[in-house]
Amino acid sequence: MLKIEGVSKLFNPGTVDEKIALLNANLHMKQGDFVTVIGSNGAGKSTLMNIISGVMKPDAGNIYIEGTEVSQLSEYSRSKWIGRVFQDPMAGTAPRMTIEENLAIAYKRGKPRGFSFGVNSKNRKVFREELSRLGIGLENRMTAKVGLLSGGERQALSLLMATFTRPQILLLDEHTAALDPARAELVTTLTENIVRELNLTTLMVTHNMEQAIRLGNRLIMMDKGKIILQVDEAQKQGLTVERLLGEFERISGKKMADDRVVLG
Ligand SMILES: Nc1ncnc2c1ncn2[C@@H]1O[C@H](COP(=O)(O)OP(=O)(O)OP(=O)(O)O)[C@@H](O)[C@H]1O
Repeated sequence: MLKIEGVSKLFNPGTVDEKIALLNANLHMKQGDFVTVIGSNGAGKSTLMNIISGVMKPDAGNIYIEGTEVSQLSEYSRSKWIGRVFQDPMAGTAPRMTIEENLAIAYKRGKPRGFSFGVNSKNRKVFREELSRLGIGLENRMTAKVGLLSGGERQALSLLMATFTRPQILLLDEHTAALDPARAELVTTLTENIVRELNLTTLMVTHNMEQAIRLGNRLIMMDKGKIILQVDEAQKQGLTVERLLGEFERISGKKMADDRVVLG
């Protein structure tokens, strides 16, 4: 489904500011795989997401989505396959527009340029049905401005918008990190439900070690641009935060330096 082969990305090559963001990264994901991504500061987690979504092009290596090599395709061209939710609840939605107007924009994503969109009685019905799947009453507030929603409600809406056009791949970039624990838990549960219902191939960056172990069927650990450990479904059973941090130390020869790490 998603194949990353020998992908590298260097910033400011040949200068004193040279940074290896990704070094020969390899990752194969099957349809429906849910991989959590952990790692130290500057390990390359966001770069990996950016390279998959097309925000950045790799310097070397290939990315295949369902057999199509996409590494040189634009972010726009890949958007039919990929939905993404960011850490900042402000990032995925337009605050001055209403919930239904935001959904109308999401609805257009991946459709040909010039495809007409807007809010009409037909798509309003679809929007209401989709919103009610979240189970938090947003279907009764469709004309409310998104800027008035809580952070958790906005992230729930971002999640719905990211998956509205049924992408194959969902990228979650610390999407619960800015929320208080109760709202983070709500968005986590919604995420698990949507991923399962739509059988999405999902990559989730998190600084929460307990969450990284609990969610998904696989886990990868990154350091200095490399994927240093891949934990499969069987190995993930019975894994503990202590063992995970121990593995990091054993492989990288240092303690995990992550100023945002949450142990559980
Ligand atoms: N646009 C950029 N220009 C120069 N260097 C960059 C750029 N983006 C990332 N880097 C560098 O590439 C490396 C990987 O960064 P990246 O943001 O992918 O790490 P990360 O694992 O997401 O880190 P964190 O958990 O701290 O957010 C870091 O050394 C970072 O400073």
